[in-house]
Amino acid sequence: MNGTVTVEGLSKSFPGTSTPVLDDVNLSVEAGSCTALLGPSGAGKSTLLRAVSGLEVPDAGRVLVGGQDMAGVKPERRGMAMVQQRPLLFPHLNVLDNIAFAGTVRGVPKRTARVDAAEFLDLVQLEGFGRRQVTALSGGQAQRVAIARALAARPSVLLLDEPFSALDPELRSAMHALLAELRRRLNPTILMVTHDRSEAAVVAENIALFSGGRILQHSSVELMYSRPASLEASRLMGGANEIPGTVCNGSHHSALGVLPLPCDTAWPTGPGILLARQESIEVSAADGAGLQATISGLQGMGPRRLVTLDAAGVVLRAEVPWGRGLAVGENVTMHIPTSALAVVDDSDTAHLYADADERPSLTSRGRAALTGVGH
Ligand SMILES: Nc1ncnc2c1ncn2[C@@H]1O[C@H](COP(=O)(O)OP(=O)(O)OP(=O)(O)O)[C@@H](O)[C@H]1O
Repeated sequence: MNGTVTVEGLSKSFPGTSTPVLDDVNLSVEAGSCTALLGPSGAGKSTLLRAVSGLEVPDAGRVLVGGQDMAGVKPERRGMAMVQQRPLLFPHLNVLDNIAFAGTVRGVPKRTARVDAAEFLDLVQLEGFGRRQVTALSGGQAQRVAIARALAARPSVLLLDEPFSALDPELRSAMHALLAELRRRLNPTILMVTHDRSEAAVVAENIALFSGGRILQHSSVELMYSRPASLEASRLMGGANEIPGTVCNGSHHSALGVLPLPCDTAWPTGPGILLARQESIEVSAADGAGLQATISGLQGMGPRRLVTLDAAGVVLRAEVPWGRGLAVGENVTMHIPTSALAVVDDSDTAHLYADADERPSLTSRGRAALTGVGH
């Protein structure tokens, strides 16, 4: 079966939930692609995955695989396999028979299913583990067995529900590499639920960003970071800099000054919030050229530091590598590459600010500049 997955107008409510868990969700993913379903807890990601798999019946809408409507098609007949956060292996079967189960359940003779299972065991780099009891596996090994069992069912669509979230960082990296290898060899369509933006960026080429039962944005990982469609999408992707102002002739005008915007987009004229990815902002010794700022805060973040800067009353954050010593109170020069900039509409953001005056990126000096009111 062709593994294109299309979700049309999917809605789902549960008894006792005041708002729909899925609210008219539309999504289309190409065969062989990997899409991360990303978003906060309770946004409806797992419910969508379960509805696609057939484990949950939607109230409205439909799921198509390879153009075929899956309504009424049992989960085991959809050409899909699912791996959950916990491996859910059969405790009474050894590793090999757990994997062979995918074949025997389809009527493949046990002997043939075991030969096949051994190949999948090799594929997930667990050769020699076939006779082991599943209760004697580490978390990472058990999850690899669960993936092998899912793949042994020859699914055209692989559904992964936070499959690596219980693993330590090294093991997670190893599993990401394994998934990339499995994709090269078997090329299933993958939908993977994750909370983790970094994991989504490593594993998937596309992200469907969820909030409140809806998809806010579905685009490539790169566009999700560089061109969020809304302030909410920017925040969910970890964007830390929001500067109110106005767009005019392809530039953004604010307390920071006039900053040219990427010229590959026709930015609409009018009020707009400038977004500047914190990872792209460079901070160097004050040299009089470029944007001048004063460091107002420093915070360690493992291999990088989060620098809080005050530039003409605008609070900005930059993530910079360790290197030259930086100190609170120091005057520095900031460089914001044009490619790190984007603008989102100002009009749909009221609900995101508790108070219209509480723009997080403005100091009282910046607010005064914006509103023309002295403080
Ligand atoms: N069977 C159910 N009965 C009632 N409510 C449910 C049921 N399944 C899910 N929900 C509710 O639906 C909402 C969405 O749940 P879902 O598991 O899809 O979210 P999620 O985005 O995957 O969250 P998480 O990342 O925490 O797993 C939650 O509020 C959850 O409590």
